[in-house]
Amino acid sequence: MFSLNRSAFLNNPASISGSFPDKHRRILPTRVVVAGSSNRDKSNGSLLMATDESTATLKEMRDGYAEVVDPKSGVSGGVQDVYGEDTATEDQPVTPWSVSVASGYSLLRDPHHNKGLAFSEKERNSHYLRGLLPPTVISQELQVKKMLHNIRQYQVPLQKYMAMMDLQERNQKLFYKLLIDNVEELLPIVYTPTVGEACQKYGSIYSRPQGVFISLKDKGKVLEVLRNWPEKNIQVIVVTDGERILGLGDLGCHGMGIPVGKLSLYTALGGIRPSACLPVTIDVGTNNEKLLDDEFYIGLRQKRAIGQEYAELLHEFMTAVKQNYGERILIQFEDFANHNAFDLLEKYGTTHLVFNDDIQGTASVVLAGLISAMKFLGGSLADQRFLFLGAGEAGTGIAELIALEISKQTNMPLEETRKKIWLVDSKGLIVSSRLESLQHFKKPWAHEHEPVKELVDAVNAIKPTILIGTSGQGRTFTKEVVEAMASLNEKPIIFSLSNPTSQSECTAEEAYTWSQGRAIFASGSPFDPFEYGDNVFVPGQANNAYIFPGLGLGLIMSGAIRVHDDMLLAAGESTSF
Ligand SMILES: O=C([O-])CC(=O)C(=O)O
Ligand SMILES: [Mg+2]
Repeated sequence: MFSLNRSAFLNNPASISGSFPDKHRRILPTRVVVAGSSNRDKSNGSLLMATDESTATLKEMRDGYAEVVDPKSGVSGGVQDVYGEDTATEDQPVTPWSVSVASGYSLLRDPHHNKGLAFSEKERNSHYLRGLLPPTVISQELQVKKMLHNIRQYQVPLQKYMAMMDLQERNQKLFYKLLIDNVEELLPIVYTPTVGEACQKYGSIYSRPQGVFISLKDKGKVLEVLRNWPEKNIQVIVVTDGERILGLGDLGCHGMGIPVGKLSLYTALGGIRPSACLPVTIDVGTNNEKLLDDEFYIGLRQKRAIGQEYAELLHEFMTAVKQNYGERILIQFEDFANHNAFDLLEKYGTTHLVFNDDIQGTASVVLAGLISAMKFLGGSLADQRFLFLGAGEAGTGIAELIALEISKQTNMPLEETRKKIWLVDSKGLIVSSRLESLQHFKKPWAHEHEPVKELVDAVNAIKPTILIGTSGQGRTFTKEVVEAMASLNEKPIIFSLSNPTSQSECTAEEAYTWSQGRAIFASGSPFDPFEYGDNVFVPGQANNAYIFPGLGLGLIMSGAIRVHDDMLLAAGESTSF
């Protein structure tokens, strides 16, 4: 049962785009019936919006046409195109906004409200479901049991992922119940590592669109695109341009799996309503030749737009988001390439409620891990020497937050605390002689030292107590590197953070074996517990999933309009144990 709210669309002139030719009228109004006083309306009472008195009451709808009931006499007869309204003519623009209440067949196909076999007898009666479901009524508990059983039958993680996505599109309540009750088992499916594989194969496994796609083709129309999304009260957007998906590189439009996965955790771990979450992928092309040649690729087939063209689309998006959802909408930047990630954060950090998950969320969770590790190690962060492999978003973001925390703990100036932290990039140790040629976000880390090319030599030269991998390059913490850490430290702290598992700098097994069980290890993607000698080591997971759902919830609940470093420090400190 549906109602057409005239004032809603009359108040929304921006979306009026012209009159609908007859052929469209036949199709579009099938979602709409003007609210009336039939029994059906009463059963759905509170959700229906009263319409203007002068609007004829319609009680039946067939193929876009509805039977007219005169509101005064109650006499029915004739049909009226519900878009026609009493004053509309062919030349008058109409906008098909509606407040709708799903029932019957369409309710079973509405993932937000569908409960499948868990619809009670009463619900089946009042929502016109009788006969559309088999007679049995089962509990949600039993539905969870069945889904879990089915998912466990699949040997291949990608099949489990597809089953989960299918469920999310079919029965959202059950999807979240299943995920929340079995988060340890299912997080590696809807999130890293499996979501990485899903993005790589997104075109082949694509069946239904998820989230909002904004491409270069939509330039000048981004606000309209956002208004096409059915939910209006959005509180959080996760947006990517797909250029650096996990450690897998440029996956273009196939990056959509990431905002979808991240937002499912906003709900499952942060408790944000699913309808308040909007996944967005901005498609400016891809430089991934394999994808450009892939017949199943779902994005624009062109090289990435850069410079002004890129900046303009992003700016239109950022402006439209605020215009449409207000000052308090939270925007999480996700998996942008370094050059854009830092620029976007700087540009919009002072005008929007934004944070970059890869720079700031990851920094916060690693801070939590390091504060916790100090309990095993003794001493404080200020006593440590840090070496990073990888000087991109995560590397420099973590480095900066550690420097801030040490500065906060010791009152040392930030310039001094930064000197405890060294970074290695693809050209070797970042040192002052390289200053001129460094990208701006690397410059604060160019300390006095002679050049060092190889990681293992940097380990031996800097003698770090903590080694952190943020390189996006798998198996770069070689046996030699881990052994060097183990020879320098009684308890070497080794975090290999790159995702998914294939890109991890070393495995848990390697870290424990090569350090003879002495490493304090954490990774970005999960590793199973590992038996070594008489001990079972349970690797820590330092993934920003431990931060962003709670941080986002805090930002939303507090009504914050900007994200500040203190918030990230507080998130890291409170996540430590
Ligand atoms: O998504 C994850 O698992 C963590 C993350 O942000 C990344 O690796 O880019
Ligand atoms: Mg990320």
